[in-house]
Amino acid sequence: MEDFVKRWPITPLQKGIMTAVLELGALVGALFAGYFADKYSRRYSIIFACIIFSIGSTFQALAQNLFHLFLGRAIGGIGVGALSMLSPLYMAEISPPEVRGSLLALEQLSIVLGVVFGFWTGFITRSIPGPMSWRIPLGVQIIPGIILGLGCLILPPSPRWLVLKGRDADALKSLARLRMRTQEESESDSLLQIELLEMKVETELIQKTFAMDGDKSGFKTELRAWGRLFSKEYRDRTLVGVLIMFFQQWSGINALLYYGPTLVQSIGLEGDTVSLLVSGGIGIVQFFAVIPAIVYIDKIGRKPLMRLGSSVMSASHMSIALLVLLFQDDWASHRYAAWIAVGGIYTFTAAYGVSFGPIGWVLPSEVFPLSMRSKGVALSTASNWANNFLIGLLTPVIISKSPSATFVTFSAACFLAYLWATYSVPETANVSLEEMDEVFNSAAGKEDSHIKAQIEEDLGLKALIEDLANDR
Ligand SMILES: O[C@H]1[C@H](O)[C@@H](O)[C@H](O)[C@@H](O)[C@H]1O
Repeated sequence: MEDFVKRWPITPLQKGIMTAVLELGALVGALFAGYFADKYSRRYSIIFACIIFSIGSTFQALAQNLFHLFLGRAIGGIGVGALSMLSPLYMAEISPPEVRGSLLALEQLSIVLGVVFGFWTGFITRSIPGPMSWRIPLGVQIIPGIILGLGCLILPPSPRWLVLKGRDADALKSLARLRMRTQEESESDSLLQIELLEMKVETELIQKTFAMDGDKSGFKTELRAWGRLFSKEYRDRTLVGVLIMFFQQWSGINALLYYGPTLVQSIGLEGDTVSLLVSGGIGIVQFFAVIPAIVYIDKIGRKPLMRLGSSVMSASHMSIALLVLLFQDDWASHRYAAWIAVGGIYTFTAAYGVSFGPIGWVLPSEVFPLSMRSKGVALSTASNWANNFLIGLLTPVIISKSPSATFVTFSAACFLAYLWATYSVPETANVSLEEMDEVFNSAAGKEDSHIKAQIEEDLGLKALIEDLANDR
């Protein structure tokens, strides 16, 4: 990296801006992608986002001046932000409810795999002489972008989006492909028919409710739809989506990832390699921690994982804060204390990696009903990027004032997360996306359940279920 530092000796402020432009770009990408996802399909929006991301990465890898780098990070950020809302949205819509949590947790697996690859690529190439030391790590990001974009061409479209567009026959085809049934089987398979009808009932219900709002297109309606996220019916779900991301970020995970080396120095460890190894290790611990989450998230549920995770996270931060407070003036004669603190960082990371890491990506995409989903996921993802941005901005300031206060702040946030997970979040494991209303006790409002029963009857869902019950 010597070449980079010599070529562009940037000030701390420029460094801050360089970090921030990606997150701000991502915030914009996350907020706007929902519109495209509803209008032009989930898959095409993913492909488009991959193209934007690749353009951004190309600018970065071939940068001839600092402006190219800033621009590349901002453009790439838009792609990253869009993808971070589009992927869980699409995945939630194609997954069967029994394994939806596990499949969505794969998002986290891929994110941390990216973190690990990113970190170690930079670590390995940093000693190559010349500009390749930084052009290579900036360039390799294009590879996963291209794989994702091309891969999307062979994936089936989201059946829920097709239902939203009134393309029921195509939705059945896509559902058949996803559930590995032939076209003939899909015509007679009652379970598949029920799944499709449930999607239709949900869409009709929402459309009936929206129809009461008057005109159907245009800027005003779009605004009104965003506003609906804060209405009585959806407020609880919006809060779940926004707060899970708030707590995910304020747990301090990115403070460790971005400022790991500085933090580790604050607990008395020295030398570039040691600190790089410690912060590089954080990615690896996250990677291994997400594996049990994938296995257990649907079996034991989201809530127990979040409660266990946040309590261990809070305790780990608190013990590091205490160690820092006790030994910060004389780490040299308390090396063991410094290593216990490093152990605390890893324990925190493991607890985060099995809970708020993956669940941050699971909850937002499953709590919203179909026609509010893209906006709900967009807002939750925007909360991720906005809080991520704040962490990047504020952590160095708090560290410079007091390293122990930094850990106390994150410990307090994790404790609040524990209370929130215990008292405010409903369990969503094994609930189909269509049954989520009942979990949130919202559209189950009397009038809505009446309309819903009527639609179920009109569309033949009731009869189909009765038939199925009689056959058994
Ligand atoms: O879930 C991810 C993951 O844990 C990453 O390591 C972190 O950088 C992201 O901000 C977060 O959203």
